[in-house]
Order: sequence, then C-alpha cells, then structure tokens
Amino acid sequence: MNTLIIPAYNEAANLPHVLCVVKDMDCFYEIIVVDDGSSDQTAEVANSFGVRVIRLEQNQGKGGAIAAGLRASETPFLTLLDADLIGLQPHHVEALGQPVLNGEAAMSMGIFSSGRFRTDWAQKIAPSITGQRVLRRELLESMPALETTRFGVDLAMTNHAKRLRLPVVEVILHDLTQRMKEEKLGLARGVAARLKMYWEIMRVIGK
Ligand SMILES: O=c1ccn([C@@H]2O[C@H](COP(=O)(O)OP(=O)(O)O)[C@@H](O)[C@H]2O)c(=O)[nH]1
Ligand SMILES: O=C(O)[C@@H](COP(=O)(O)O)O[C@H]1O[C@H](CO)[C@@H](O)[C@H](O)[C@H]1O
Repeated sequence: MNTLIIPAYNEAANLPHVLCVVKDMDCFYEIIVVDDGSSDQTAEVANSFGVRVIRLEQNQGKGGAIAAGLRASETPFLTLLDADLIGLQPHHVEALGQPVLNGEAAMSMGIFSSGRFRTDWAQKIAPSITGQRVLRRELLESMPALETTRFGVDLAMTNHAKRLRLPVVEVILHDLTQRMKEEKLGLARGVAARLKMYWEIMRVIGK
C-alpha cells in the first residue's frame, strides 16, 4: 500500500496539473497534500480535488512538510512528488514505483530527462537532488532531523539510504520538468530563494 505525499508551498497555480494526473490512479491508498503554511489558495485548490489536505500554520520548509505527511500516513510505501511538475503522466509515477514496490530497491529517485535544458542539466550534475521518489516508510522514519532539513531533505534522504547501504535506483523520467523559482517569484526574489535553497542543501553535505 502506497501513499502519495505532495509538499506544497504557494502552489495554487501549479497543483491542478499534478492532481489531475494522480487523483484517479488506483495505485494510491491515499493522496495527501501538505500545505506548508502557504499564503495563497493551495489548501483550497487541493481540497477541490477531494484529496486529504494537511494544513501547517507556519512554513516549515520541505523537510517539515514531508515529516507532517509521514506522520499523517500509515502505509508501508510512500511516494513523494513535487507540486510544480510540468508534463507529469501516469507512466512516470508507475515507473518510479515499480522497483520499490517489487522489492528491488528501498528507494527510487526520478531523474528528469528531455524535459528542458535547465532542469535536465541540474539533475545530471546532482541526481541526488530530486523531489520525485518512492521509498519504504521505515527509511523516512529513521531519518535524523527530517523536520528541520528544509530544502536539504532530498540530499539527506539519499545520504541516509547510502549510509544504511540500502539499494537505491535512479529512474529516468522523460519529458518531465518543473517550474523554476525565477518563474514563480520573478528574477530577483527567485535568485534570492535559490541561494537560500543552496545554503540549506550545503548544510546537509558532510552531515
Ligand atoms: O518551504 C517549502 C518550500 C517548498 N515546498 C515544496 O517542495 C516542493 C519542491 O520545491 P521546489 O524545489 O520546486 O522549490 P520552489 O520552487 O517551490 O521554491 C514543491 O512542491 C514545493 O511547493 C514546501 O513544501 N515548503
Ligand atoms: O533543480 C533545482 O535546482 C531545484 C530547484 O528547483 P527550481 O528550479 O527552483 O524549481 O530543485 C531540486 O532541488 C530541490 C531541493 O532539494 C528539490 O526540492 C526539488 O525537488 C529538486 O527538483
């Protein structure tokens, strides 16, 4: 049994695309959108799709949002998807789940390919930094400091699995990309948010 957890911070404009694709997929026991203290209509949009919505009063960062989804869920398998994917199709979700659900791997990581140059390139140089994953619940439960990792959470999950010597597989996801910070926030605020994200990721390196 598999729960889809979507951490979402100010994603009212982007969520419908992802939820339209996943809401009728019968591979999920439950779909949980964690509204991470958004100031827009993220929770209302998620509610309108009939999925479960967990609303955090204050922004906790991506790690905190995933931790809230973990606490609310009960299944042995968890799927994580970003809320701002562009081009998502059911076959992406199925391909990501397959190696974990059939016991080959403890975690899968989705790697963008032929989505668009900027996001393909980012994951070529740093495949550990992806929001698209399927993993066994105990892997996330045993992760130290999940709540406070913010954007470091993706690298922290990968490092944790490697430290435990668990099998991790990369799954290529063709024609998939995501909205970039600069597109969401404008150039100046987007670049500032990007630098803050890199800092949060750097803090995980070497831990
Ligand atoms: O404080 C935050 C920041 C991001 N996210 C979510 O985490 C996912 C990955 O974020 P992304 O890398 O796309 O960064 P963003 O462009 O949202 O800053 C998206 O679904 C975000 O809405 C979150 O839940 N809390
Ligand atoms: O590709 C990247 O540089 C970052 C930032 O994404 P944007 O281009 O700002 O949407 O996204 C990756 O890293 C984030 C931090 O770990 C993750 O949250 C995203 O899921 C991942 O795609």
